[in-house]
Amino acid sequence: MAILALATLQRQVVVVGLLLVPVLAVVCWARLSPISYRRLLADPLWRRRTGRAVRKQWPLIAEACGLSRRTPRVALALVTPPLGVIGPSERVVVPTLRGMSWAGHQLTLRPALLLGQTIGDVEEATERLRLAVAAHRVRVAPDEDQISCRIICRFGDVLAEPFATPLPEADHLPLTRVCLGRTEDEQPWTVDLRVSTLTAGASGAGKGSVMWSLMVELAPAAHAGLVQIHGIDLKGGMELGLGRPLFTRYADDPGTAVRLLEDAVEECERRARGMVGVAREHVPSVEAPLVLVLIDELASLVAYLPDRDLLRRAEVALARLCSIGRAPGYFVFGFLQDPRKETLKARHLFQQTIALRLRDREEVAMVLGDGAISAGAAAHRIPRSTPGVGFALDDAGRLVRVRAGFVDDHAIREIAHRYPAAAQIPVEPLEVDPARPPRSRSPRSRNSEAA
Ligand SMILES: Nc1ncnc2c1ncn2[C@@H]1O[C@H](COP(=O)(O)OP(=O)(O)OP(=O)(O)O)[C@@H](O)[C@H]1O
Repeated sequence: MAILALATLQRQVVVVGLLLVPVLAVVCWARLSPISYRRLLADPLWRRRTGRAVRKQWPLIAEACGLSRRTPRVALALVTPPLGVIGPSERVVVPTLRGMSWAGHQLTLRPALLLGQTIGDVEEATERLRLAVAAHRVRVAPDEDQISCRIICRFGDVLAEPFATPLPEADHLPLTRVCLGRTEDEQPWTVDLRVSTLTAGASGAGKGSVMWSLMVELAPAAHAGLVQIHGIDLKGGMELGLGRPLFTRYADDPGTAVRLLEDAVEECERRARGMVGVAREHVPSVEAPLVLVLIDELASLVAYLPDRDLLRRAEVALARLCSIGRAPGYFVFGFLQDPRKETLKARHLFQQTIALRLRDREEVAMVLGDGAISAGAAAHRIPRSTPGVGFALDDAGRLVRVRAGFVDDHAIREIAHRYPAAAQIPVEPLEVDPARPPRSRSPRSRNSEAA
């Protein structure tokens, strides 16, 4: 009897042991190597479960999100399978799911649009779809043919954690594109250097990280003399002052800033004249470097200056530089908090724009264009807790969610020490007649401009 009980106990121990070993192995794996555990086991299982649920629930999701239609039975031959019978003469039809694929934490759905349905209809349902599938973000991307679209659902936020911009080696000399951080697709975020670029973001949105990531990337080329960075900081140099040696020319008061801009226009025009009949596109060299005019808080220069003459001259020079600078290799990189037209009349002259956290939908449309929010670029919903996150619109009209790398004060000092600009050219301040008081903008003229 006792032997029998012992044998039973032994068998039970073996069974429990056999069950426990894999569980313990998985727990140990998850603890000892969480990255491989997630990549090889947890994430594939989660993708499988989520994908199945979305596929199974798709008809209900599409219906609840407003993508269905009630159709007379007679039209059924034209449309996709019915969701249910409403009455003797009507049925609900939804777009069929033609395909579904995963890339990391991104699920792409390919719906077959119903007859008469547009890509815009699907875009309008973006926010409802996001909540229905519990995704962090959903965007609708038209296919190349512009007659079908993909619904791209992203689960989790790969840009939630901040990261530092790496300091470059001396032989890192980018002259066409610069890397400012990472994209949502976990790719390097690069922007075109040869396009005037506007970055807008509310206070604390992280404009500094876009600006300094750009400076860090360009520092070796500025040191080698292939690029000149002309800096304007009318906050008294509070932002750019820390990296002063990186700038070939620098201004932190209105008179000097306007002179710097006008000098740049003059040089740009001279270079353009020299190129006539020789070349259509400028190739940067030490003799004729690419010139980047970097302006922090652009509004201080073109909207808030109390001296009306200076303000008008700044506006004219900025517009001129943005419009003629491309071929001769002169570009403006401007940063500002308030993107309204009253603040920046030349807004449309910036072909590449970046929207960090903004205050409302109107501001998003001003920076990224009217269709940006329905395409998923809700910059006004970026939380305060993720400075440096934003949406970038390149000159080809592509919108991408990005995060700029962070550059701390120590890194700025280090880069300024390692790669000072090849030359430092002082700017002659404008001669302001002390007898003439600055002409302030009258309330009347302000009103007429705003109108
Ligand atoms: N990419 C980033 N990653 C992590 N933290 C960041 C990033 N960018 C900025 N921060 C932090 O967010 C805060 C605000 O950033 P920043 O000063 O660049 O904002 P801003 O848009 O320039 O604001 P303002 O217009 O008021 O100067 C800073 O304390 C900075 O440490």
